[in-house]
Amino acid sequence: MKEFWTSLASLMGVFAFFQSLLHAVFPPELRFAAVKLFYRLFNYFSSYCYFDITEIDGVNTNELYNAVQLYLSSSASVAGSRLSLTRALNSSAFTFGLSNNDRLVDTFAGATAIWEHVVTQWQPQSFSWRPLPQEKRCFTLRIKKKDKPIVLQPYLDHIMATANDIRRRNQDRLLYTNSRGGALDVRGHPWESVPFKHPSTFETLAMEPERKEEIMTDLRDFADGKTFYQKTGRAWKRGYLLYGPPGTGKSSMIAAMANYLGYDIYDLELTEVHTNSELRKLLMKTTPKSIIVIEDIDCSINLTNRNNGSRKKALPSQPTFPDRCLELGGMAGSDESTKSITLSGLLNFTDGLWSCCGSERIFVFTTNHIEKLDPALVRSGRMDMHIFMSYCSFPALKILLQNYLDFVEGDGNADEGRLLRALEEAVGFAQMTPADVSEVLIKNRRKEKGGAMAELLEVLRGQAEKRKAGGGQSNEEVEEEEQEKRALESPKEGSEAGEDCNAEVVKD
Ligand SMILES: Nc1ncnc2c1ncn2[C@@H]1O[C@H](COP(=O)(O)OP(=O)(O)OP(=O)(O)O)[C@@H](O)[C@H]1O
Ligand SMILES: [Mg+2]
Repeated sequence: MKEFWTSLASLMGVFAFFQSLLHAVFPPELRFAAVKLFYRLFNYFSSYCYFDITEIDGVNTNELYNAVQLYLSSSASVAGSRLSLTRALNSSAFTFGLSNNDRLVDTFAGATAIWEHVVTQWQPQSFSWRPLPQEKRCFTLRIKKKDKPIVLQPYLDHIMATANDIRRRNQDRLLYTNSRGGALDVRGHPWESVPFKHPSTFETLAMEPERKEEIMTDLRDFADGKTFYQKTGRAWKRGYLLYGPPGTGKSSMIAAMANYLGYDIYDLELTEVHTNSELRKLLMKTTPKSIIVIEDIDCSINLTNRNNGSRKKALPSQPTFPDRCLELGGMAGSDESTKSITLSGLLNFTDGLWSCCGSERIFVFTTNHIEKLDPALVRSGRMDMHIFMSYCSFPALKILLQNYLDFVEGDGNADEGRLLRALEEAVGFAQMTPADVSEVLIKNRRKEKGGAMAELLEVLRGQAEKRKAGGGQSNEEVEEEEQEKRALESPKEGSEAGEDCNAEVVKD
């Protein structure tokens, strides 16, 4: 054994001697040319081709590197190797990866791919504001030359798709907000994100089971519809308009949609966006598999009025085709539209060419007053599905009873059965929102089921009586209450939002 180490040491010594001799005798240009020639000869005779996937591409992070790292972590053969363990920010799972300078064999479509993770020390040559890593990492992929034309592209696509899938499974949902308007942060992102932990699901959502099923099927069809959208030449996106009185579950429905599909949410605060180009920038920085939400669209901004100015300027002698004109107004880039956000800007955002950058995106608008929206925004085809969220119905009530009291129809005693029938009669007349019903149930959740149901029955009957006597809240009262609520939620914008809410929709 000792002899082996002695001969190895002397061999390395000889190698080092020849290397330094080479360095001393030959100029660097010649050495470089010799190495290049050697590689050419090697490549010519080798039956393999090699691809380096570096961690940093120039000064940007190479997406493919991260994807390969994730992909290899899911590979079955990784189990035998030495593994590195990571847990990403906001992630609830651990991922395994190849350790430095380790290798792994993968197979795809009958071809063998050999991956090596190469890490070398590195001093960045160029100046960068961002601190750059001191190590240069890269994955080297080795595949047979004959496999390259058929296998390489599909293999890389497969890696990207698998990595995205793993990322979504591991990562908790993210909720993005544009609280800085369209301004970019140091990394060039206009969105800020926090982990999205809303517990609302379609199981807990109180609404008629058939309608729920219809929406879930629609969402599933959309998510699985890549080939359909490609075949039909449509942009892979879908729009939902949720409307109904406050407290009927519009926001809860959005959370349920995100949790059902595993999508992130971009909560677009329109009042923070100042120009159409800012809006476009925001859209460009959203990721696929996400839901872009504009809540209370009628109150966010007075789109119709703003747009009218630009429309007149851009198209003075056009015939009146309202929708078309609105879009052209924005596209023409008139003074008004470049300075402020317009309805045309918003329509281009959801519907125009820009809406297709990226794919698999859902747009959701919510409003309490569908009648106040500009017809261009609600015309058929613009928003694919209009969903009315109504007052608490009996099927919805049963879901709330199950959520809050663990009461299941048919499982209770005779008294509870009678109470349920009485609740069925009262709930239709009472016109209470699921939010109000939930409040009553939360207050009484410590009581035994029968007691809590009796309390709810009393409240429902009281509300029904009020309505019968004409003492129920009129629409104006509901609206007043709603405006007060909004003013409390955002004192600074309260008055402005209120004005917009009351503004008459200006039509041609
Ligand atoms: N359909 C529903 N199913 C289950 N819970 C609901 C439903 N509607 C309302 N709630 C309860 O009431 C609360 C308020 O509901 P949510 O914020 O979803 O209403 P909204 O329609 O978005 O109201 P707003 O128009 O004021 O924004 C939720 O936290 C939820 O607990
Ligand atoms: Mg809401």
